[in-house]
Amino acid sequence: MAKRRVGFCLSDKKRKRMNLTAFADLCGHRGIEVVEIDLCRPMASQGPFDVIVHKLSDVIVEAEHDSQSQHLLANFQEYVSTHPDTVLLDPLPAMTQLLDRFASYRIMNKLQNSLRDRCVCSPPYLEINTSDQSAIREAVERKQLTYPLICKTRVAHGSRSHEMSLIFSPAGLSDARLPCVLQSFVNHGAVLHKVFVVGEAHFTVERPSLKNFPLGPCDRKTIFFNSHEVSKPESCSHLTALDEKTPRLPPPSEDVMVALVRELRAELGMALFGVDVIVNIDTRTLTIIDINIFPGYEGVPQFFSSLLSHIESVLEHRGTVPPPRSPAALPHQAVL
Ligand SMILES: Nc1ncnc2c1ncn2[C@@H]1O[C@H](COP(=O)(O)OP(=O)(O)OP(=O)(O)O)[C@@H](O)[C@H]1O
Ligand SMILES: O=P(O)(O)O[C@H]1[C@H](O)[C@H](O)[C@H](OP(=O)(O)O)[C@@H](OP(=O)(O)O)[C@@H]1O
Ligand SMILES: [Mg+2]
Repeated sequence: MAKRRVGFCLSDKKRKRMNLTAFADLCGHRGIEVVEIDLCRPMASQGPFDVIVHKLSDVIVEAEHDSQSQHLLANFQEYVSTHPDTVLLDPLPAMTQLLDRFASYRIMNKLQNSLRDRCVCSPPYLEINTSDQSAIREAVERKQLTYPLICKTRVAHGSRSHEMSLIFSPAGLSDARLPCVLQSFVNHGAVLHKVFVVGEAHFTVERPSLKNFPLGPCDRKTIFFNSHEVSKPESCSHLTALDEKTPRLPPPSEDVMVALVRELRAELGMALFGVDVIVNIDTRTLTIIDINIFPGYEGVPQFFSSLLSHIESVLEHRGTVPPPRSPAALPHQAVL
């Protein structure tokens, strides 16, 4: 059998962190050649590719305002459109939508309807495009968001996207930088459950997380933080410290996680994604707070073998599996 060729298109940071060289060695033993794609050169001369694994978030976000990134993205899109037999992991439209928290939060909101009987929810949230403080306050009331609120940038990728804030009162709403989402903060005992999905497999890893805060508005200054100070394996800050009295909650039930991942796979039409889940300490409801494209899979030793299995499955079933659904039109969320 001719060698199957799998192209990878990753940022330098991600390629190094993933140790693509080691993955290429593993694939080599299974007759699969891993090729690092150089977007600065015509892709056609680097192909052909049976599968392309990519995370073009940097390029997509920068293409909004940078001509060089627009050229790189056009090079990629040109190849993809003229090589329909090449399987993308994952489809570009599906990944692009998750770079916008307005889109990903509509998906989380929609998901809770299909998983309502599973006690899965996502916190009430608002898309904020206006600096009109009275309109924002009114919308917080109308959509029944509860303080503290967590404020996250609309753009869900890149260093700026992890700059967040905790807002404790209506007076703090003026600290929200537009465009952003405001999401009700849910007390969850400073434990985050990161679910990493690779094709039909998923793995759950526990991570540090924001500590509990008194619910309801209070006269406290807005707290600004970076999510990577809070929920990386080594994160340890005054924001994640748990007091000893806080009882440790049981982990989410596996069959609920299986149902959640199944729904998300169908909704996203993706194979490589992460979903961040917390358990509400009061209601014990499993609460979805974030979806990530092609995350780091840190703490998942099975990542390489699962990725290789998925690629082999894709190669075996190529042409037989219906193309993934393109992002469905989502109910429009009240945008301020
Ligand atoms: N609604 C919420 N209620 C309670 N804690 C939250 C909520 N949303 C986020 N957090 C806390 O903030 C952290 C970062 O939130 P989120 O995952 O949305 O940010 P991110 O920058 O997209 O993270 P990632 O590293 O996954 O890309 C979470 O890990 C969790 O500790
Ligand atoms: O700890 P994880 O795997 O969640 O860290 C991810 C993080 O969730 C985001 O997905 C990052 O992507 P960006 O938001 O695009 O920065 C990942 O960075 P990457 O360079 O690995 O893609 C983190 O690994
Ligand atoms: Mg997250």
